[in-house]
Amino acid sequence: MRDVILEARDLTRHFTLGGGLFEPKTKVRAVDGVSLTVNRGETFAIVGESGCGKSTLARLMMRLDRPTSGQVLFNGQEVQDLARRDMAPLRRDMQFVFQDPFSSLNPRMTVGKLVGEPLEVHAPELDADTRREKVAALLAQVGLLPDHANRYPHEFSGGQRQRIGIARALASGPRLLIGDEPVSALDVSVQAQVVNLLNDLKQDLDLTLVIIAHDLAVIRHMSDRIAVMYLGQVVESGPADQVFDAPRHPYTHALLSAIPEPEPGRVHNQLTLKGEMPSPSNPPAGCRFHTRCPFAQDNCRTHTPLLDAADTDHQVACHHWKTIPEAGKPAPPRRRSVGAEERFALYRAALQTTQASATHREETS
Ligand SMILES: Nc1ncnc2c1ncn2[C@@H]1O[C@H](COP(=O)(O)OP(=O)(O)OP(=O)(O)O)[C@@H](O)[C@H]1O
Repeated sequence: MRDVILEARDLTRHFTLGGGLFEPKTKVRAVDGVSLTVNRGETFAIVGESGCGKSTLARLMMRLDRPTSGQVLFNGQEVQDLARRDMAPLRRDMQFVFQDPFSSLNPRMTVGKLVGEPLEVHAPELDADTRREKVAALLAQVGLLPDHANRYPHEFSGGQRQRIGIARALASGPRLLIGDEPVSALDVSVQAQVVNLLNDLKQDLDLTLVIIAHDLAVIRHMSDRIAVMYLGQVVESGPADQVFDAPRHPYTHALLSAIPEPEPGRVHNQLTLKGEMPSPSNPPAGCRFHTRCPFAQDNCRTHTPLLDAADTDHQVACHHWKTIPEAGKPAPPRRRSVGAEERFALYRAALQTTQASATHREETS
């Protein structure tokens, strides 16, 4: 039986914009009926293009925002209705790692103060010496030196700042870390180091990780299970191996085929999506993906596909995933099983290729 640590049940968050004198009200359906479960001890990745609702979902799960409807359960307990005084254990057990280590750290505080601050809140009984020792231990855990406690954030590189942010998140002794694009603001080689640090911390501290990323290359070598989001909804979810090796939703195919192949000489079929993601304030009827789907048929324009309930492990919300013609279906990139030493090299190679092709696109556009 699964040991579920975090669960979202039919979660929605709609933002209302406008409504002024000459401005009609619009409803942005940022998160629209998302259900998912995160098992204790796993790395669960939420992926999708910018604007699909990943950050809103993360904020709802952290109880940093309230849902329009639906529930979030942490260790089986509903978090929305917690009174302020009952929030302390939740704040201790669930911590956030921010995308941007440059703006998430107060520049006027030393690293020692930044990492020690959560200890003051969550372990006020500690005396100053014990707190200092704990800060030094936390810094060591993320690969920093005890001396770093006396310096200020601006004296560090981006990767080191993200390590400080992670040490700060670990200070309260959390069981679950939610990282919202935790490496996307970092240089390519540094990204791999921080990904590896998160993997190691997960093992050493028995953590559960929820990683939010727009880039599948980032989570390819670290996630146990994946949910793919499109326009506020989960369109596919399942064990990472199954989603990577046998994707079912055409959108997942497209995301996967955009990952550069790190093995020299290997190419895979591309599924390039037409157009942009529609606005979440006016999502298409039927399947929300039909306007960009090369395999869309008539019923896709009128009937909303539900996540396939028959297969609870690997679910897909697509009317036609079983019958998409093989000839038209892009072959998913083959994922080799890699050892720990190889993981870093392959990951770095994939990201460098991504960066090189992005630079090439910029130069040629
Ligand atoms: N406070 C808000 N008020 C109005 N609209 C919002 C608000 N927060 C998010 N949105 C809208 O909700 C949609 C989902 O945004 P969200 O930031 O959750 O997406 P995302 O997938 O995390 O994107 P990104 O990777 O760019 O952060 C977007 O259209 C966004 O503009």
